[in-house]
This record gives sequence, C-alpha cells and structure tokens, in this order.
Amino acid sequence: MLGAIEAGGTKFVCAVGDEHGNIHERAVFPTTTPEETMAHVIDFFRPHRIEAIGIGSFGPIDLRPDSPTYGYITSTPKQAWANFDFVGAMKRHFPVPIGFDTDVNAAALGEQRWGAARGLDSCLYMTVGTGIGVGAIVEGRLLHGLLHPEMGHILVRRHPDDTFAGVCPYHGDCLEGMASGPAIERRWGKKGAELADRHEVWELEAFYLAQAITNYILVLSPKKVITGGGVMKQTHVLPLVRRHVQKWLGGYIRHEAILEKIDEYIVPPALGDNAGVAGALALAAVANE
Ligand SMILES: Nc1ncnc2c1ncn2[C@@H]1O[C@H](COP(=O)(O)OP(=O)(O)OP(=O)(O)O)[C@@H](O)[C@H]1O
Ligand SMILES: [Zn+2]
Repeated sequence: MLGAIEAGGTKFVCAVGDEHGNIHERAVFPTTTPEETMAHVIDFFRPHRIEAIGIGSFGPIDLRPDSPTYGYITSTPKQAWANFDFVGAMKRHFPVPIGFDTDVNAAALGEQRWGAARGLDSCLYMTVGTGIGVGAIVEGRLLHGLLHPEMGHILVRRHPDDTFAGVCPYHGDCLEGMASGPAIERRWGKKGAELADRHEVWELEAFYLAQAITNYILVLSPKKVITGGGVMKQTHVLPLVRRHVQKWLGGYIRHEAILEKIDEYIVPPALGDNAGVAGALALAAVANE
C-alpha cells in the first residue's frame, strides 16, 4: 500500500493506493496551519500499512538531496508554512521511503504513467488556478535544476489594449500576474466562473496562456502539453489557446502535432482532478523502487 499527498495552498488531497495508480481511499482537508493540517494527514494514514509515501507540494520547496533543508517548504508567502519541514514531519510518523516533488511535477508524472502522456518520455503539465505552475518530464526524467523551474512566472508580451498592472507580488505582470484565477477576478471584477459568457475575457486569457505554452514548446519541445486547474474548467479556453499557439509559432515548428493534430497535442488531464494525487502515488512508487 502506498500513500499520496497532493499539498495545495487551498486544500490537501490524501490517498492510499497501489503502484498501478488505483486509489483505494481518498480524503480532502483544507489547508490551515501546518499543525492542524498535518494532524489530519497523519490520522488519515495511521490505520494503513503504508510502504512508501509520495508528496506533491505547493512551493517553493527544497528538492536538493544534499541540502540541510531538503524536504522543506521554503519561502512561501503563506507565512504559517514558510520553512516547514514537510518530509521530516511525515518521516517522524512513518519511517518509510518518501518521494517529494512539486505539485505540478507530480501531476506530470501521474499523467505520464496513467494519463494523457502515457508511453511518452516527455510532457508538460500546466495548472492555471490560484497560481500558475508547470511541471515537466524531459528525456524521461522530472525536470529540477538549481531549485526547481518556476514556469508560471515567465515574462509575457502585453496585449496592446491591456493596461492591467497584474497581481504577482514579485513581478506584477508576469504570466501568473496576468492570467491566474486571481488575475481574472481583479481585472474583470468577478470570479472566472461568473464570466463564462464574456468572450473577451477568454480571448485575452488564451492570448497569455498561449504565449507561455509557445515559449515552453520552443525551449523544451514537449511531446504533450496537459492543461488543468480551476480556470481551465472553462472548456472553451483550450481551443482558443491551441489557435493562438499555432499563430505564435508561425509555422516554424514543422511537426504534425502542431500543424494538424494540435487537438491531441494540447489536452486536458486524462486523470481529471486526480492528476495531482495520482502523481503523488507515482512519486511513492518511484521512492519504493
Ligand atoms: N469554473 C471555473 N471557471 C473559471 N475559473 C475558475 C473556475 N473554478 C475555479 N476557478 C478559479 O481558479 C482558481 C482556483 O484554482 P484551483 O481550483 O485550480 O485551485 P488551486 O489554486 O489549484 O488550489 P490549491 O492552491 O489548493 O492547489 C480561483 O481563482 C477560481 O476563481
Ligand atoms: Zn510572478
């Protein structure tokens, strides 16, 4: 039996399941303080004989194996969680192998093992929600680096008619600042879910998301691009994003995935809302190998 935690800034999803991605039991807890939230998590896993645990976490997190703060959530604006020793807190109660990665890398791994990128050695998983995050598998491996990529904060070219300052506390008008759920709400004065019939909202949203995906395609050449998160529940956005990506690429990348079959190239998660927690299960399976 494997344990999985998808740790989000709003909620924690916990599951027990197996190395084939089957989820046997699942629970959701709101993200409050580490003390309270972790007490729920530990109570959830306690009755099970867990062999390994996978954690896909919001960040920034420390993934450097030789770092004294490996396994920590580091400089998050969520004050209560800054410098929280996540892996350590789990290890104290469950002395088993623990896989730890970003929430979006976990989702990319879940989709590669059991979802839309099955059989591929490369994919991207992008979530557009309260924040924008992107996980990547490149040449068969989850992408890390100096710390870990932060592809939600890339710089984007501003739409000529757009005067919105952006909501990112660090950069103002980076991608997340212009196109996250809170950016939509601040810009238009209503939550995204209440703006479904406003074409101009989603056209502008697609303008920014497609720029970002275009840049990811140019830099990483992913074999599949998977887009999830609350904002993508507006299912009419994805077709707009595809058209804008084709436009931005300008016919330069001459591959049928982009020129003819883009509907199969930029896709929603096959695992739906379970991509993250299934991915955490995959991290547990890898840690247990
Ligand atoms: N149906 C919808 N249409 C448009 N926007 C939506 C919709 N549902 C949620 N959102 C927006 O998405 C954001 C929430 O994102 P999401 O549901 O992906 O949670 P999340 O931010 O990933 O949670 P966590 O931080 O816990 O991971 C909010 O800004 C919300 O307004
Ligand atoms: Zn930013």
